[in-house]
Amino acid sequence: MDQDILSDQVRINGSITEMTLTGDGKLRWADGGQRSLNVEKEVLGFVAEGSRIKIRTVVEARDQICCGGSTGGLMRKNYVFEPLSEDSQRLWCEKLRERVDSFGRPKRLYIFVNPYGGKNFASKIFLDHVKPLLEDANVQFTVQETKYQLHAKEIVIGMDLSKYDGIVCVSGDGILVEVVNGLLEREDWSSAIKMPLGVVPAGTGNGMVKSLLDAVGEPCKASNATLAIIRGHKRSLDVATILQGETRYFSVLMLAWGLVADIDIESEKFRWMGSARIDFYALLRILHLRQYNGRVSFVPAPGFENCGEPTTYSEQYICNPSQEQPIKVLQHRYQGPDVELSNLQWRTINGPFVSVWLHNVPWGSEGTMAAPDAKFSDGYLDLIIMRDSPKLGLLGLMTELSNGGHVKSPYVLYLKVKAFILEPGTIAQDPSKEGIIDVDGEVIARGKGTYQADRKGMMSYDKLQIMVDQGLATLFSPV
Ligand SMILES: Nc1ncnc2c1ncn2[C@@H]1O[C@H](COP(=O)(O)OP(=O)(O)OP(=O)(O)O)[C@@H](O)[C@H]1O
Repeated sequence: MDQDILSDQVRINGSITEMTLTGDGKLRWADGGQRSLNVEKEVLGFVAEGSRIKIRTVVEARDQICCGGSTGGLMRKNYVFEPLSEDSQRLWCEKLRERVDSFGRPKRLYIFVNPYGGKNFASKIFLDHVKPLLEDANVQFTVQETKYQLHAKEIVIGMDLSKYDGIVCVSGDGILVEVVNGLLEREDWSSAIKMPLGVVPAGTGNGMVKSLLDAVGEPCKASNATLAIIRGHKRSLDVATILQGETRYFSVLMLAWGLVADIDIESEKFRWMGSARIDFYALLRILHLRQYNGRVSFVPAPGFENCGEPTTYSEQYICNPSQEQPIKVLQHRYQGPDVELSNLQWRTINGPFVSVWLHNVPWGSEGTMAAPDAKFSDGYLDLIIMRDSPKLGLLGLMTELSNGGHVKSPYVLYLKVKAFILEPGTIAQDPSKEGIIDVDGEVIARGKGTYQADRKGMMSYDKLQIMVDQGLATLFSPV
């Protein structure tokens, strides 16, 4: 067993008792019974107040009587002890500081709060759940409310990253995606994208933070997400580059075309219904099911080589390189993974399709486990394809989305891909109309006759290519 780091007599509640900081990171003492704190897991910070030391912790609410603020299932709680001399107090502070510093926790954070994310509660979530924990942990922070769409991206492109140990988004997934795109548009993108990113759920779609917390059995709550950031563990995250001609967009969550995109985006018409709009519109869309003409091509991950029909990259590629426009804009920014796509083994599936869905992490939103086998940094995207299904079966599948059971349906093809090409076409039942391509909750392309077709997307409703860069970004993670 590790040797104790410090053991000394201290005063607690008027009684003298022995307190020990053990080599395996526990703070132990007797106070009407043996007490123990796991420094890494439970201690946020500490402060010397007069001759005392106050330890600020967060503990499971069930076994504590409140003497700090409650943060849902977790509770802030202070423990106070008094070393018996100034030397002893100095030594306790020094050893506790060394211990806490050894965890590599962030000390300075830049925090985006989107006041209009989700149900407009982000500012309150920040004040009630995030700020108190950061203060307990002695983390310095700069808060910036986002004032308009792409504000976060704009700030990230110009900010001095050396001043911060992480960027936090108190928002939905939308701000996180803006931050990733901002980092990758910087000239110093290769170091910038290493900046650890955190998300505190405060939007409509909180798929990334749900995926992080669910992976360790924790609830998708602001306090759990904030703690994960404070504790400073990190994990890497695959980033997908979506490419059409000269236009690039970087995605960390998902791409949807067909049924899922239509439900997500077109249901906006029924916003007045609140959260029921999704179920209502899903039902409507299934009753009047659309199939889309088109073709998908992909490079399958090992184990999925038999899906689709073999094809060559040259048959699928977006532009004939000789006709391609020279790339003149943003040459200095990240261009996507450096892979020779023509050397890979491509496969193709022809439509019509009900739905095509690519997912980087398991959860698309707090209630949708789109891709149960998706991994944060396996270097692959999970592809979920539905070509046809009886309507009754589809209704059943919709209810299975909450537990990922839909991927077991015989009507669903579920595989992992390294690269992907989408050739979106018209609606089979009405060839005068096309569809919507939704990336990370943002419409990147709208075809003819779609909802709000007059709004210009960043890409046209045409062939696009997606490649994955393994573990390019870094997230604060609970483990
Ligand atoms: N002040 C603002 N006014 C309008 N839009 C904003 C503002 N700040 C940020 N946005 C935009 O809001 C969008 C949604 O952001 P966010 O990530 O918080 O939530 P979401 O769950 O993705 O979406 P939702 O708005 O449906 O909750 C982003 O695309 C962002 O650009």
